[in-house]
Formats: sequence, C-alpha cells, structure tokens
Amino acid sequence: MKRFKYAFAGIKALFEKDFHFAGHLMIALAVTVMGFLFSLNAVEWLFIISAIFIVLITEIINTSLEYTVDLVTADYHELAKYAKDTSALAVLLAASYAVITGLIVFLPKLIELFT
Ligand SMILES: Nc1ncnc2c1ncn2[C@@H]1O[C@H](COP(=O)(O)OP(=O)(O)OP(=O)(O)O)[C@@H](O)[C@H]1O
Repeated sequence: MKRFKYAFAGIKALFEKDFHFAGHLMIALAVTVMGFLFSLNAVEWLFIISAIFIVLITEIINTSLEYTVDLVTADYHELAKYAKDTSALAVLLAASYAVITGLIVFLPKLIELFT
C-alpha cells in the first residue's frame, strides 16, 4: 500500500515540473480514440500501446533525472548539462518511435479513408 501511496505522490511531483506531460496524455487519449474508430487489430493495438507507454515512462524518468540534477546543483555545470541533454535525447527517441509507429499503423487507414 505504501508503494501505491508514494507512486501517486509522484503524479503530483511530475505535473509540478513537467508541463509537457499533460500534452503527452492528451495525444495518447486522441490516439486511443482513433484506435477504436479504426478498429485496430490486436497487433496494431500492441504497438500503439507500447509506443504510448514508452513515451510516458521515458518522460517520467526524464523528469525524475531533472529533479535529481537540480538537487545536486543549481549552478551551471557541464555534467549537469550532459545528464539533462542525454535524458532529453531518450525522450526524443521514444517520441520518434511513437511517431513512426503511428504513421505505420494509421497512415494507410487515413489514405484509404480519404481516397
Ligand atoms: N545546472 C545546469 N547546468 C548546465 N546546463 C543546464 C543546467 N540545467 C539545465 N541545463 C540545460 O538546460 C536544458 C533545459 O533544462 P531544464 O531543467 O530547463 O529542462 P526542461 O526545459 O524542463 O526540460 P524538459 O523540456 O525536458 O522538461 C538542459 O537540457 C541543459 O542543456
């Protein structure tokens, strides 16, 4: 029960620092609605769900790392920059995976719908 309590406390900490997270959630919701509208099959759902979770989890870990770096130093430091920049790169890669997955799954369906 304690683990749940701490995890839920993490939601508040996440939204306090990460202003992009609500945007990620909105996109995830929109993609899920589209998935139902296009009646995705099981494999397509698996890829879409994995893309959503990878982006959200990476963004959460990125925020966690930013908190940690800010705890260690408020001053400019090259290593702090490296830590935050490499973490941001992980988010970018996760987002790229999600965009590629979304295009592969939805683009043929959208083309079929509008042609
Ligand atoms: N203490 C620091 N020392 C050196 N560079 C820093 C430091 N803090 C932040 N930076 C640089 O500023 C960038 C943005 O850092 P910041 O903490 O503002 O993240 P953010 O804009 O909140 O990131 P995100 O958009 O992923 O939430 C970092 O990627 C890094 O290049």
